[in-house]
Amino acid sequence: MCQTAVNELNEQQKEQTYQFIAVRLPYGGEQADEEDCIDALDFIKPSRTVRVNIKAAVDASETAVAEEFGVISDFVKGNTKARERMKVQYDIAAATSGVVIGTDHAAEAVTGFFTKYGDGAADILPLYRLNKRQGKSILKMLGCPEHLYTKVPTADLESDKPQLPDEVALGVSYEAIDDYLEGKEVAEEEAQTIENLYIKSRHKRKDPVTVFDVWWK
Ligand SMILES: Nc1ncnc2c1ncn2[C@@H]1O[C@H](COP(=O)(O)OP(=O)(O)OC[C@H]2O[C@@H]([n+]3cccc(C(=O)O)c3)[C@H](O)[C@@H]2O)[C@@H](O)[C@H]1O
Ligand SMILES: Nc1ncnc2c1ncn2[C@@H]1O[C@H](COP(=O)(O)OP(=O)(O)OP(=O)(O)O)[C@@H](O)[C@H]1O
Ligand SMILES: [Mg+2]
Repeated sequence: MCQTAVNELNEQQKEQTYQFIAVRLPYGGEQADEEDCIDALDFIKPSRTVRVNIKAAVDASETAVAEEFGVISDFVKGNTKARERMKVQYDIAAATSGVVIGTDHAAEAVTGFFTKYGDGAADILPLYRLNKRQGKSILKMLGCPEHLYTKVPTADLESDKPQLPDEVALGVSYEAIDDYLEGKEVAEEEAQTIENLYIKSRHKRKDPVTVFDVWWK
C-alpha cells in the first residue's frame, strides 16, 4: 500500500522523488521463512531494500543488563529484538527524512499483542482499523501470492520457540478475534480471553501515565 502511494506521488509530483524503503531486520543469519521474505519483496517491489542484522546489538544489550540483573528470559529478549528493530527504523527515518510505517492492526491492538515501544512504535499505522481477515482481503485484492496471506501468523521472537503461532501465544484464534471485532457471536470462553487481554494491555494503547490521568473514572 505504501509503495503504491509512493508510486502515485512520484507520478503526480515530477520534482520530488519519494521512496518506500523496505527494511529487513533479521536476528542473525538466515530467517526460517526466508523464501516468503523474498516472495514478499518480489510482490511489493520496494523503491529500495536494506538489511540490518540486529543480533550484535540485541546480544550486547542482553549481556550488559545481565551483569546487573542476571540472565533475561528468552521471552523478554524477544521484546528486545522488537525494540531494536524499532530503533534501527528510526535511525533510517532520521537519515532519509522519512517516517516509520507500522503494521499494527485491530486484532493485535485490542489484544495488546505487540511489544510496547517496539513494533508498537511507529509514525503511521495504516492498518490500524482493520482486523486480520480484512488485511488478508486487501492482499488478495492487490494480487499478493496466496501463500503469503494464508501462512500461519507468528511473531517469531523467541529463540526457544521458533515460529510459535500467534494463536498459540494468545490462547485464542484470529477468527474469533475478528468475529468479536465485527460484533459476531463468539464462544463465552473466547470473549472472556479477548476481554482479559484487552484490559491487561490497556496501558499499551495510551500515552505514558502522568499526573493528568484519572483512574477513578
Ligand atoms: N499496568 C501497567 N501500566 C503501565 N505500564 C505497564 C503496566 N504493566 C506493564 N507495563 C509495562 O509494559 C511492559 C510489558 O510490555 P511489553 O514489553 O510489550 O511485553 P509483553 O506485553 O509482556 O509481551 C509482548 C507480547 O507481544 C507479542 N508480540 C511482540 C512483538 C510482535 C508481535 C506480533 O505478532 O506482531 C507480538 C510477544 O510475543 C509477547 O507475547 C512492562 O515491562 C512494563 O514496562
Ligand atoms: N525480520 C524482520 N525484519 C523487518 N521487520 C520485522 C521483522 N520481524 C518483525 N518485523 C516487524 O515487526 C512487525 C510485527 O512482526 P510479525 O512477525 O508479527 O509480523 P506481522 O506483520 O504482525 O505478521 P503476522 O502477525 O501475520 O505474522 C512486522 O510487521 C514488521 O514490521
Ligand atoms: Mg504479528
